[in-house]
Amino acid sequence: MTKPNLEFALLTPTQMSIVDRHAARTISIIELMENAGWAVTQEILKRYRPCSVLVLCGPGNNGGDGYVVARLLAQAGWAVYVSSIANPKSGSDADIAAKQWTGMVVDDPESYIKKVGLVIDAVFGAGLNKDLDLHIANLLRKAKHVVAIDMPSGVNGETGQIMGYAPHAELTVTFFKAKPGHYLLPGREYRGELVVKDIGITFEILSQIELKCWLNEPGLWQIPTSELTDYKYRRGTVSVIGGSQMIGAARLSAHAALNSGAGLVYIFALGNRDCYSASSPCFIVDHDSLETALKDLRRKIWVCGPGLLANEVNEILPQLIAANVKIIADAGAFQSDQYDMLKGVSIITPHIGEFERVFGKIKGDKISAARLAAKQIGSVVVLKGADTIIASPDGRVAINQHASSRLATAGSGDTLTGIVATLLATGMPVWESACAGVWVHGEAGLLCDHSWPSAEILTENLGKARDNASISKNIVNL
Ligand SMILES: NC(=O)C1=CN([C@@H]2O[C@H](COP(=O)(O)OP(=O)(O)OC[C@H]3O[C@@H](n4cnc5c(N)ncnc54)[C@H](OP(=O)(O)O)[C@@H]3O)[C@@H](O)[C@H]2O)[C@@H](O)CC1
Ligand SMILES: [K+]
Repeated sequence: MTKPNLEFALLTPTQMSIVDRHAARTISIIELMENAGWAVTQEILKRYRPCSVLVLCGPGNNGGDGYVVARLLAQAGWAVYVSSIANPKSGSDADIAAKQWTGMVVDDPESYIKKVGLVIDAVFGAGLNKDLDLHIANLLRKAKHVVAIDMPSGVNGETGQIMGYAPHAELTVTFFKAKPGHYLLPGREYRGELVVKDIGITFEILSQIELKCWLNEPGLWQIPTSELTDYKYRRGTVSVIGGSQMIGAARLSAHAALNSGAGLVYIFALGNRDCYSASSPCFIVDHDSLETALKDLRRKIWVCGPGLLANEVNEILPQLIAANVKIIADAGAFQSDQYDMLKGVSIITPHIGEFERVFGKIKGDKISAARLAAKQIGSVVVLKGADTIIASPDGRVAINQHASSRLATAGSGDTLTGIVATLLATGMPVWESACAGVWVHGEAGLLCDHSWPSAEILTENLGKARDNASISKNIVNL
């Protein structure tokens, strides 16, 4: 495994508590809490005009941060009310912070929550461990403008699931590193603008943690750029199996491969060869047998599934697997609940429905399900959706936010297989190819000048999208 990328690493709440413990050797929790409160206050001051504020403080350190914010906003001249949803344990760091708050503590937050201009949600953060009580949920429900500390209370930081209820925050300020729950749906929809603040924890501490989860952005992987000495074989060769009846899907996949930079694109047609030949002068449509095609050592990357019937997959996929080529399996390859038949492929790209058809209903969270599936078949799993997850059999996971509803159109998945195949054909490692392909796919959608591109239009943007993936370094919060 290559050196883990620190920039885009996401930490689960459990990993964050390990970070806290290590950090506590050089900086006290009370100091971190002060820094956290200060960071939140700065972000509020940047965005809001002075107004009345109700700070809802829970019993843990999230509540502790809330007491600090209350004190600093009051010092800035704001009218601040605090409600202690539950008192901190006596002598705890949160208790120390609470004692430094000398302003108004209200016993009836219900009568303030609708009147104030802003509500600070400091009820629960990383320590949320059960569903929110009804009375807390009903209180938070009444808040109009909410700034959440670390996480909107009720959003599970690891899974993005809502535990009973969570408020829709306008702004969430988190510390050191973002958490998976900030990017996974539905949590992402609750956190509003996300700001990650440095509170004095050094990056070296990350060496104490086995990083497993990242935000999918350029820099997590690197796509080869064009070279003066490029030639078609170096750009990469992609072969697509073309179905005998549904010929559009394989063509879209092949077009996507070409337009994202493949040097050569073959279609091995199971029928309708002339239609495939006529669809682009750039495609090479096989005339020989599959056995002959597989003997060509340059043809190591195959797309199998778009537009294929179950019997076609059953016939072809085992031959590809036996030939030891790299396979991207999609669509038609997900018609059975026998995941064993996928063992030996490099990457699968199912949407949730296809995933559940093969691996069964997702019981827990999507990350765990995708990780388990990747392990079961020994392949990278791209679980497609508005928060696509790319899971490797070795446990690495990337969460993609670089996408939009522009990708929600028939044939869009076929284009993804073509992009990923091209990147794999450049020699990029498997998980990185899948991650980069997902990002480039999202970028192709975002490059459209309207919201409703067809899959064909998406393929036209792929060259530019790939260029942007090579130059883009910054995280984009969509
Ligand atoms: N990361 C950093 O570097 C720093 C992090 N900081 C901050 O610390 C926060 C994490 O603090 P934390 O561990 O004390 O957890 P927190 O979320 O405050 O709550 C735990 C308490 O809530 C309770 N409880 C939980 N769920 C409940 C429910 N549904 N309903 C009722 N009760 C529930 C739970 O009860 P228990 O299970 O113990 O009975 C426990 O008492 C983090 O989010 C960040 O804001 C900074 O201060 C410093 C630097
Ligand atoms: K919170």
